[in-house]
Amino acid sequence: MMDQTIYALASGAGRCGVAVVRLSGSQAFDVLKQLSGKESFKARYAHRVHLCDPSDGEPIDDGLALYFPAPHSFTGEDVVELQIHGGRAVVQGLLDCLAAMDGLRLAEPGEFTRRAFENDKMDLTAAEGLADLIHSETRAQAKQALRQMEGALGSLYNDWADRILRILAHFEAVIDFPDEDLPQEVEDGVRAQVDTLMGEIEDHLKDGHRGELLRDGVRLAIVGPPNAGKSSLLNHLAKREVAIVSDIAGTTRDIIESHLDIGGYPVVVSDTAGIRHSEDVIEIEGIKRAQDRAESSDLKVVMFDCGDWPELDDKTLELIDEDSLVVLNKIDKNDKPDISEIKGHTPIYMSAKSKDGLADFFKKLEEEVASRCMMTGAPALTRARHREALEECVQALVRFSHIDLAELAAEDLRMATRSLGRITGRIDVEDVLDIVFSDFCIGK
Ligand SMILES: Nc1nc2c(ncn2[C@@H]2O[C@H](COP(=O)(O)OP(=O)(O)OP(=O)(O)O)[C@@H](O)[C@H]2O)c(=O)[nH]1
Ligand SMILES: [K+]
Ligand SMILES: [Mg+2]
Repeated sequence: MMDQTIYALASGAGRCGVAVVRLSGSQAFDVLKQLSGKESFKARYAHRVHLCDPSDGEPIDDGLALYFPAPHSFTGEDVVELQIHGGRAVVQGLLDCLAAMDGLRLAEPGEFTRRAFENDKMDLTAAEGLADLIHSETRAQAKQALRQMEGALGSLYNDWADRILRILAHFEAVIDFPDEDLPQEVEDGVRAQVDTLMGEIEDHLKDGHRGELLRDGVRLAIVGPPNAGKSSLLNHLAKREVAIVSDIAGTTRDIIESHLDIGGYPVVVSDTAGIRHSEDVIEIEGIKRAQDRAESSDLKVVMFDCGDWPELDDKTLELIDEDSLVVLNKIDKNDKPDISEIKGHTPIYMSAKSKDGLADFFKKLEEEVASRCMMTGAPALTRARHREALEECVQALVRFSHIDLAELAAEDLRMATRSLGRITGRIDVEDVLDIVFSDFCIGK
């Protein structure tokens, strides 16, 4: 696989000003020479080229070519980048011409990055950061992904692995010289180091999933009785008429999802069916989905018509927990009731019609979203894959601290470093590679 030269359109599909086609592998430079009819190219320098199909001399385009000789390229192999005009026919013409050349083939999704990983250009966390950067939709997401791509997570995990390896070295010394007792202070020192390390990893794990929330989006559900104004609120949040609004109770039946950028943070908001007693099988199903979505969300907006006070719907009240914003809507047509708290929450008053209180609600919501996924000084865990491996690592360290026998203890330390090595791809990762690189698109 690796000795084949691959090519792909690296820029987005569809008509555009400039498109980039990239080649990587031992034949890349030869292909460039054939297409351009030029023999010499200065490395990492933009050259004006007239590209022609070498089989029949037909012109393809007038563009730019860059040559990155191995190993100083993205993949670590010889890489050629062709910048051509982004018309469909031009791009297809070049791709067809490349397809017809011997030994060349279209790259698999993520294959350029996979080669970069195989050639030690980046570790797995950096490759994942790159995938996230390409998929990022908000500023904060892009920032986190860039930080990860630049190695913030990788160096954190490598540093932990190196520290465990140093501790392991102490223990191997004991095993190799069983006659000499390890001085007590050395053993105490080692145990203290393991404790410190465990504390650091546990702090990293106990981050409230902020990195994962920022990567995947905070899930927000809007729930409440029919006609509370849930769909009206969704439309305000999305700044367009995503959901049907009407004065008929039970208008929304299915879940309506919308991907939003709230203050730079990604939020997946779900508008749901109004919760009430119903005999209609379809409405009953919708209400069940609403309740399930409320349960599985990171944050809920629990909304009532303030005119219903003090008879607020029981089933809706049941859904209020610490991750809830309690909203009393329709203050334009009702007297604002004076309520100090509802199940421990100070209610937010607003009108989805007159927009009174809407700005305050947005501000509060943004704070809640930001507090769940705000970036801190330390790089955050971004994937369940990392979390599982870190949990394994901590388990091994816990076993280590409860064992006396040096041989077994050393094995636990080895397992702890292996768990960390699986995250960065330092060791036995064949099985995770396909999963990691399946996240990519073709051309990356
Ligand atoms: N006066 C007033 N009317 C509102 C307000 N918010 C929504 N409405 C109206 O209340 C009715 C119901 O609004 P929706 O947004 O459809 O309510 P919903 O909670 O999605 O209702 P279901 O989907 O049936 O559960 C519509 O006629 C809205 O125009 C408000 O703040 N004040
Ligand atoms: K309605
Ligand atoms: Mg609705």
